[in-house]
Amino acid sequence: MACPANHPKLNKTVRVAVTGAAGNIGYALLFRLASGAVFGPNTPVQLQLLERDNEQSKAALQGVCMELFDCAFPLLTKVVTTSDPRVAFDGANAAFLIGSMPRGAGMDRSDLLLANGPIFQEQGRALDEAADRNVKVLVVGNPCNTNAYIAYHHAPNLDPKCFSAMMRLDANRAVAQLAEKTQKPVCSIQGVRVWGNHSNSMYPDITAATIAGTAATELVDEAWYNDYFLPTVATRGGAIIKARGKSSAASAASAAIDHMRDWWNGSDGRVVTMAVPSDGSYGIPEGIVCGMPVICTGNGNYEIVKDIEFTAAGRARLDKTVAELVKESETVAPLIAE
Ligand SMILES: NC(=O)c1ccc[n+]([C@@H]2O[C@H](COP(=O)([O-])OP(=O)(O)OC[C@H]3O[C@@H](n4cnc5c(N)ncnc54)[C@H](O)[C@@H]3O)[C@@H](O)[C@H]2O)c1
Ligand SMILES: O=C(O)C[C@H](O)C(=O)O
Repeated sequence: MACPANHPKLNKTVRVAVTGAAGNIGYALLFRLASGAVFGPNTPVQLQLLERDNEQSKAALQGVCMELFDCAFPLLTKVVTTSDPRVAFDGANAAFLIGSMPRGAGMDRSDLLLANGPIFQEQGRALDEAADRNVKVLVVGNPCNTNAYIAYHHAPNLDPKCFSAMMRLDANRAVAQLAEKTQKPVCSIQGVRVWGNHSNSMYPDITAATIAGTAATELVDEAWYNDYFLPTVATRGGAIIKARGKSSAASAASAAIDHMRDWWNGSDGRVVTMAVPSDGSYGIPEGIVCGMPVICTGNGNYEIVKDIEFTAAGRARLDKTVAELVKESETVAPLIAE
């Protein structure tokens, strides 16, 4: 890679905040951010890393920083470490909100609502105060949809469209299952969308998906879709926790890279899944942070794909997962009101 200092067409440095930077996902994410995987080979990156204010977390973060330093990344201009969200989000152009408690075996993600919710209250306020006005905030910490909902409610001076939650991992899991089943390359699969909540109720929808130009519904049968694909994608997070003893980290970081890269740069007309504040489309209550098909149009903008027709079964699945999101929003109402 050419030395950025000598690069004639270098873009402005992007300030990237990452919370929970010393955690498992943070460890799989930071090195890819610093190598240019999201913002490109011509964009220097300043990392602003937030960790908890205790000796163990600070020491772990220091170790991660030593490794970042040892990589001698040409694009990495500076690394800031802090336990103060306002410092972490100062002038941030992009923010990955990861720091929070993961679930363990036998738990649902919603069991984390009240434990993790206050983190996103505080961080929403800090983003409101300190971040760039066009910041792109990706909430990864679970339950991510409702945590994003909490965060943007505490950032009244930022557009709610600055906030999204991560369902790209679910979409990637769906694509991987289809590729395996049909023995076609991942890159030949388009139009998979995952609706609703990043929970077991999500609706991975292949009705508009194509595989090498053929409708996916012609290549896989309904029984496989209903009895294998749907439950496998929806419960994959739990299966990984059972196998690894810890929640997904490398695949989560990879999905976070995919999500932010497309949001920042545009998705070249491709439909991608992001959980975003609903604009009321499809009867999804306005403001709920819901997994939806979007097209990222560049410069950090996106448009929700409109005029999709649902099968009766698809509509029922969407209604179920949206009802769960509405219930979560009611559970966190006190955190919104504070
Ligand atoms: N949306 C998704 O698809 C998806 C996928 C995987 C994991 N997750 C979620 O991501 C979160 C992080 O997972 P992980 O495996 O990295 O967990 P981890 O326990 O390995 O790391 C979390 C890190 O966050 C830090 N932290 C906790 N509270 C913090 C706070 N208030 N401020 C700053 N840092 C804080 C911890 O010290 C720790 O280093 C979990 O909630 C997990 O459920 C989401
Ligand atoms: O399942 C979890 O709790 C972690 C993450 O949300 C995942 O889907 O892997």
